[in-house]
Amino acid sequence: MTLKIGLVGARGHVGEALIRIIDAHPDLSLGFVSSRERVGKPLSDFFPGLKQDLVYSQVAFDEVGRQPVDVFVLALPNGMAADCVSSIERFHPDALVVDLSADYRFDSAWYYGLPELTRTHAAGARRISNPGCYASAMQLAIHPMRDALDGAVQCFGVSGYSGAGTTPSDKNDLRKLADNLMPYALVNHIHEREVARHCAPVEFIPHVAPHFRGITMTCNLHLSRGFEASEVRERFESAYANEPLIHLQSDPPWVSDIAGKHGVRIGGFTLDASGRRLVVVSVLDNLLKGAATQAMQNINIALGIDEFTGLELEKTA
Ligand SMILES: NC(=O)C1=CN([C@@H]2O[C@H](COP(=O)(O)OP(=O)(O)OC[C@H]3O[C@@H](n4cnc5c(N)ncnc54)[C@H](OP(=O)(O)O)[C@@H]3O)[C@@H](O)[C@H]2O)C=CC1
Ligand SMILES: CC(=O)N[C@@H](CCC(=O)OP(=O)(O)O)C(=O)O
Repeated sequence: MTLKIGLVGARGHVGEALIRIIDAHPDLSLGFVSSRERVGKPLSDFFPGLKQDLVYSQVAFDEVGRQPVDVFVLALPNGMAADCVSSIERFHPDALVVDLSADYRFDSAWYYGLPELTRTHAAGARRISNPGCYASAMQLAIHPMRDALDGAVQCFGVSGYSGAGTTPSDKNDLRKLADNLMPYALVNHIHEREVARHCAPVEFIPHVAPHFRGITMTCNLHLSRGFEASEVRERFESAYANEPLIHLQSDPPWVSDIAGKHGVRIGGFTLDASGRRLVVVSVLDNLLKGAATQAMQNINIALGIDEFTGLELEKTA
């Protein structure tokens, strides 16, 4: 049986990535795609070759819950999910809801879905908060060393400008970004707080670069004792041995290797002479593993189907 997904925020970068993934999924189809700007236009105007065609509708937030779908996916800018969630609670409380924004990542009534690290707590979750893109890259790079940290991890992040969404700003202005690297939110970025809540304390320093998609996250970990390189590698191998989306490598990974792909690459793994300072680099596509791929993993788990259904074509990075 095909289950229907309703997508609110379907015009955005993340919404577009989700449309492609859902269209390729054997057990799911789109029930509605909501956008103010594209209302009345067919999906095929923007995505030639999709299996399914639909016309974009404009669903008022307080009417979202009346739509006849099994799963609601919210891909709106931060701060807008609550009215949709209230409408779903009112008209369709049993539906599965996945929110891509930061709005419920600090709410313990919602399951925080970073499957490789949290899926053991996923059973029965009907309200799922999808992690932030940088926050995913940081947590996957830090998690295997989490119990051996001595203080905050310094994380230098560089994102493609699709991370800044489609609303015009300096961070997605290609004229300003050309031949440039733009530091911003130098302290207290929301993903710094998100990682502190769900994994470990970090000092996160974000930047935007002129490429479209993909994040490079260079993490500087201070450790509570001296480590050998082989011990570090064993920890990462054992944490991610059966994870089809996580690829470990010796060299620092490059963002160009994962742009447009579902997976994450983690590498570098360099210790200083004391063995108490370790640098690890992770790369992922902010629109895929940082958003849409992760949402699809979370939906599959919640629906009781194989977690990687619909993601088979590019399981490994
Ligand atoms: N970009 C990324 O790399 C990542 C983004 N996220 C999060 O995912 C969410 C979506 O991000 P992204 O796709 O980049 O954002 P975009 O700015 O590209 O898209 C925002 C979407 O929301 C709709 N929208 C905007 N304002 C309103 C409004 N007032 N009422 C109704 N709809 C509105 C837009 O469509 P329309 O204007 O046509 O209605 C559009 O579909 C955000 O919360 C973001 O933080 C999470 C991880 C990664
Ligand atoms: C380059 C850029 O601007 N990136 C965004 C992160 C995108 C993301 O994951 O955002 P949410 O936590 O809001 O879902 C930012 O720094 O706000």
